[in-house]
Amino acid sequence: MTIGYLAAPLVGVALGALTNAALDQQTSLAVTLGAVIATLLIFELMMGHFAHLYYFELADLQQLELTDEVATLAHSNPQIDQFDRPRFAELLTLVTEGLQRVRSALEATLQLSGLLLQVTITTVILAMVEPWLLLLPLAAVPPVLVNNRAQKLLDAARDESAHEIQLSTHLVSLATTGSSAKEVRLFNAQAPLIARQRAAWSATTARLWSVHRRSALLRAAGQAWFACAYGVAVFLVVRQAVTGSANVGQVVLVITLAVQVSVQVSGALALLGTLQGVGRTVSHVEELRVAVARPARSSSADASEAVPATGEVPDGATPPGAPGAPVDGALVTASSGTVAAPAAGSPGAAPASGVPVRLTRGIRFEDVTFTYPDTDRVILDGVSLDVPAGSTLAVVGDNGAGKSTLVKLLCGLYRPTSGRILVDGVDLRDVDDAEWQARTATLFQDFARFELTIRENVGVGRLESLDVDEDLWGALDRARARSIVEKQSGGLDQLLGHGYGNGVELSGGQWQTLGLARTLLRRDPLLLVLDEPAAALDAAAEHALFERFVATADEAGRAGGAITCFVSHRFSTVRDADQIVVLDAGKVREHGDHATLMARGDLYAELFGLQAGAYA
Ligand SMILES: Nc1ncnc2c1ncn2[C@@H]1O[C@H](COP(=O)(O)OP(=O)(O)OP(=O)(O)O)[C@@H](O)[C@H]1O
Repeated sequence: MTIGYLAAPLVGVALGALTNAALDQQTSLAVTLGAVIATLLIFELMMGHFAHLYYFELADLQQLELTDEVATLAHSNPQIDQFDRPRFAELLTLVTEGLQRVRSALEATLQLSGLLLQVTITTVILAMVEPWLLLLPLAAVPPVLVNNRAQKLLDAARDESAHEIQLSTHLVSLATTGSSAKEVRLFNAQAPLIARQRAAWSATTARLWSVHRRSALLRAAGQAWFACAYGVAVFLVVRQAVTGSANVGQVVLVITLAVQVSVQVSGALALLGTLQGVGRTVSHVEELRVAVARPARSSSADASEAVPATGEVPDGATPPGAPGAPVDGALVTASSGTVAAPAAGSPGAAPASGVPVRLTRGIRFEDVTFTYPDTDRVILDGVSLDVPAGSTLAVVGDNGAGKSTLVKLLCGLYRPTSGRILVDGVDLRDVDDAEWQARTATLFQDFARFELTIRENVGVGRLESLDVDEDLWGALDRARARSIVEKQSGGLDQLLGHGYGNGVELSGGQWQTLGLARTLLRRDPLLLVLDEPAAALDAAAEHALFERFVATADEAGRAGGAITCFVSHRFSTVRDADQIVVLDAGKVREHGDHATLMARGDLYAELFGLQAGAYA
């Protein structure tokens, strides 16, 4: 690069000397200088090409690094509340959009350094002809300032457009992806979708166009100023030539080099603009870093303090020996061989992470209230519950009653706004989130469809088992998903989904069954959650799925005192649960087992009667 950049000003010097040699009729010198100029120009071009190889390599490394960082930042917190904050989503859009620009950061930095070197050499050569020409690069200061201003205008406009860019991207994905194709086609929604996308995009481009125009005017004014300074420089040297103190070669030299300074300055300005754009993206990444940075856990409660040494059983906890109570020290290895309580000094003793080896008392909600970030609607309102170790909990209630929210809090994906959730007497806030989440096995209503291989789809449940076929088949058997896999020509390595490549598409229920296998791959869970499986299943399939889940949950309950939580609209599914909680607008309306709730004759009994009637 350095050779390439030095070649340009040397060409100016050689041209000046060539002119003088030609005028003095020194043919052989002129020919030699011509050859030197040709060599220098070849060098300049060649070196640029070689430099590109390295720019490409560096840009790749740079982009990989940043993409990794953004993906890591998006999931750096155990909680997921940042995804509910509009600014976070906006930042992710801006950063993703800016990643392509960051590719050019190193190239721009190196090129800018090369140009600065070139400007310095050129200025020194010019000053040797006319000392006043030392000031020529200074004339570039106003264009740099104006350029800076123009770039700021552009950046602000891009930031303001983030919302429309998000909308537009969402609409493009609605109009072009298979998952929404059915409804788009049947509701004949393609034209309105495209019109909406066009409107969102036009709003962005209209704003950006007017700002681009203003910044182009500013940049042109800066360049015009520099052109004037360049005119003055040429005038100074021509005047010297007229008065006889400069020769023709020097005039040629100055004109060549002054043109180069002009090109160098405009090149440097463009590179500065690029770097400012990159800087903007980097500052967005920095904002993301700050957004996800959390204060360290407030206190690391000594969990052993919270567990009564006397073996006293707190309210609501299942006494030892009661149905569902853990078998002390038991290491239950079921035929499937996957559920086993890890060995520990004393059963249930919590290590430093605050997560007990096995649950002995259970989970307790103490006056839990919850409001989603940046909203003011109370979703859970003063929920108090005792869920003994080894028991099953069913949560029922109307749409929007807060059932899934309660489950998300239980998994540590959100923190209660007030109140506490205690796991064996330890506040979930004081428990190591990652450790707790590693001991939860969940199948959510909106489970993920990983368009990867079946192996990866299931293996995500326990990464250590990703390459252990025996473990994967075990989980698939427990989820009764073996036949889904055996039908595929690629077996465990069959690619799923139509997102890319030549994957096969599954039915909603089949995707869910694989999701269940993923859940059942987990070992030693303390909390098993099945959230609203009915979405993709008929009543019989839901019941079967419930039974498969219960079988694993029973093993986990016996082995580690695990708690199983079901969320369902189907009352027939939940009637066998040890405890049923009826949520009504975020409050616990009633709770107890099926018989108790039926005897009360309140909402549960009414809804159960309605559903039973409908099925009859
Ligand atoms: N990420 C979120 N940000 C803001 N509000 C949310 C969020 N998720 C859910 N809500 C709101 O919280 C309320 C309760 O939602 P939740 O999903 O817990 O209900 P649910 O009882 O599981 O309903 P359903 O039976 O329909 O699944 C809803 O009114 C919903 O609008």
